[in-house]
Amino acid sequence: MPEPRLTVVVTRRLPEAVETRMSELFDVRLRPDDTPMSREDLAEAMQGADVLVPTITDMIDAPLLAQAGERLKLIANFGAGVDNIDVQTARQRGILVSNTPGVLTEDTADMTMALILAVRRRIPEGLAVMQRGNWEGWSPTANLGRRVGGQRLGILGMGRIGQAVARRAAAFGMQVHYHNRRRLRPEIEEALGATFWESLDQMVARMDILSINCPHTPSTFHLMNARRLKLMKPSAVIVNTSRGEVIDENALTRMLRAGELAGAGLDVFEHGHEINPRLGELDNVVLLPHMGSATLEGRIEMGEKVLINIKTFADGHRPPDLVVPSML
Ligand SMILES: O=C(O)C(=O)[C@@H](O)[C@H](O)[C@H](O)CO
Repeated sequence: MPEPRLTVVVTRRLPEAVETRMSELFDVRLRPDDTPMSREDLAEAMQGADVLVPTITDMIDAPLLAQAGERLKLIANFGAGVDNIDVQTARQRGILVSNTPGVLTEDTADMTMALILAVRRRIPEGLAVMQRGNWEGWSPTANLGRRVGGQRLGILGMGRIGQAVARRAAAFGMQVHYHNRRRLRPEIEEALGATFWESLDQMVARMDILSINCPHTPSTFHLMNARRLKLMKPSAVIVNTSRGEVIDENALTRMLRAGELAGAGLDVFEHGHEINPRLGELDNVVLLPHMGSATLEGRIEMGEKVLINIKTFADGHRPPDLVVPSML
């Protein structure tokens, strides 16, 4: 008697190739369209599923986990960051959690560099002039940005993505500095040409560009609070392709409006897609709709990682990308 296929509930529409492959292997429940699930939908889904595949738009917290059905044994997150899941509570309820690290590293690092260049070289302002159709031709002093080569880049969070940013920044001739929970091994630090700062305050105060590349955890919430933002040089810019909750967005907005910072490039926001409207009014602020890993290749590879995590679990083994609370 063949094993009954696992019931896998996917909360958002994924790249077609991924959905097709998943449907060949499991009893997959897909959304009729790509609208996010409501809390009620999620609670219902977690009743009948063996495996749930959520994304960043699904908050899988303790009250929701408390309502989960007996069958739910794996939450295979479509994403590297798992701050949308209460991993500790899930594990206490015997529910494993996996994620999709690595496959989005280079794409997210590319977007980090794109934001640094967009802010420093004022690309959106140039785009706006051309889109308005009122370019009056070249001028020696128009649209002057600031050079990135030779600038001090401070990377907050030197995991996979932080290191990928460091490699790119070095190629752009930037001086690479970093702060991290743990210092990198000397040979890696040397290979990246990166300078470690024990004190985040001291690093923040000396950088020309600060890039946020650490995960959002209880200990990194508002790591860039109002006091620490005030330490930054007025000529400095901040970019964020990790999680908005790492920065006190209201404090940042106040400083940008007061001209106490030279600019910001934000792909993520403190309150999901509810963004402080005052941010969008500023020319020196580049805002993107969480596109860090938004490449077809990257999203298909994220889907393939979800598949492998579920398949390995279905075969009775530990998913390769298992998230354990101590990692967070
Ligand atoms: O992986 C992450 O942590 C991300 O932020 C993005 O790459 C994902 O697209 C998003 O999380 C989807 O769940």
